[in-house]
Amino acid sequence: MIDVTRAEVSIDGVGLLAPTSMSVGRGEIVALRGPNGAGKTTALRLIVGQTTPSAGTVTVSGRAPRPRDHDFRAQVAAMIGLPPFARDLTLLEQATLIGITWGLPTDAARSDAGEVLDELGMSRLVDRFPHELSSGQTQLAGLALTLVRPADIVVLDEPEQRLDDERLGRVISVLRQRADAGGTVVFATHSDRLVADLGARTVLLQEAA
Ligand SMILES: Nc1ncnc2c1ncn2[C@@H]1O[C@H](COP(=O)(O)OP(=O)(O)OP(=O)(O)O)[C@@H](O)[C@H]1O
Repeated sequence: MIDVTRAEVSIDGVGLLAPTSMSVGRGEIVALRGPNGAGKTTALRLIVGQTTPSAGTVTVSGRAPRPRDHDFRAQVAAMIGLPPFARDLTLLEQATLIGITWGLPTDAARSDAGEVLDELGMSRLVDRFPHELSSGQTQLAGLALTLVRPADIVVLDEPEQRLDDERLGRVISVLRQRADAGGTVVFATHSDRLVADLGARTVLLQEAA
C-alpha cells in the first residue's frame, strides 16, 4: 500500500532524510522512530506528498502521492502539525463540516463528529471554540478533525504531543479501532507506550549525514 524505496531528501546539499526504505501493508500499524532530526516528519511528508524525494521513490497504492488529487486525498488523512481551525465554529461544527465536505449527509456527519469527539474524551467540549481549549485539548481537537473523515490511511506526526496518560490511552484506543477496521496507520513518535500498546512495527530512522 505504501512503498518507500531508498527515498532520501536533501535541500541545497543538506540531508533531511537519509536513504530510507519501508513497505506498509493494508491494516498495518507502523511507527517511525529515531532521534530528533532523524527525518521522521520528513518521511511522513513524503508519504502524503508534501515533499518529494531527491532520490529514490515513494508510492501509495502504486502511484506517487498526489496531494492535489481528490482520490489521493480521499485515501489519506494526515496530521503533521496542528490543522487549521475555523475560529468561529465550535468543535462539533468543524468536525461536522469536514464530514459534509467528504460527502456525508449533515445528520450522519454530525453523528460521526460527536462520536469521534466522544471517543477522544471531548464530549464536554463540543461547543467550545478553538481559542477556548487547553494545549492538550487542542491536540485532541486536531486529531478529531483528522480522524473524523473517511480514509484508508492515517498519517500522524507525534500524536502523543501534549497529552496526559488518560488522553493518550483514548488516542491509542481510537487508532486501534481504526486498524482493526482495516485502516493503515503510520505515525512518528517518541512514545514507547504508543508503540507498545498499539503493537506497532517500528521503522528506525538514522540521521542523514
Ligand atoms: N526546511 C528545511 N531546510 C533544511 N533542513 C531542514 C528543513 N526542515 C527540516 N530540516 C532538517 O531535516 C532534518 C529532519 O527533520 P525532521 O523534522 O524530519 O526530523 P524528525 O525526526 O521529525 O525530528 P523530531 O523528532 O525533532 O520531530 C533535521 O536535521 C532538520 O533540521
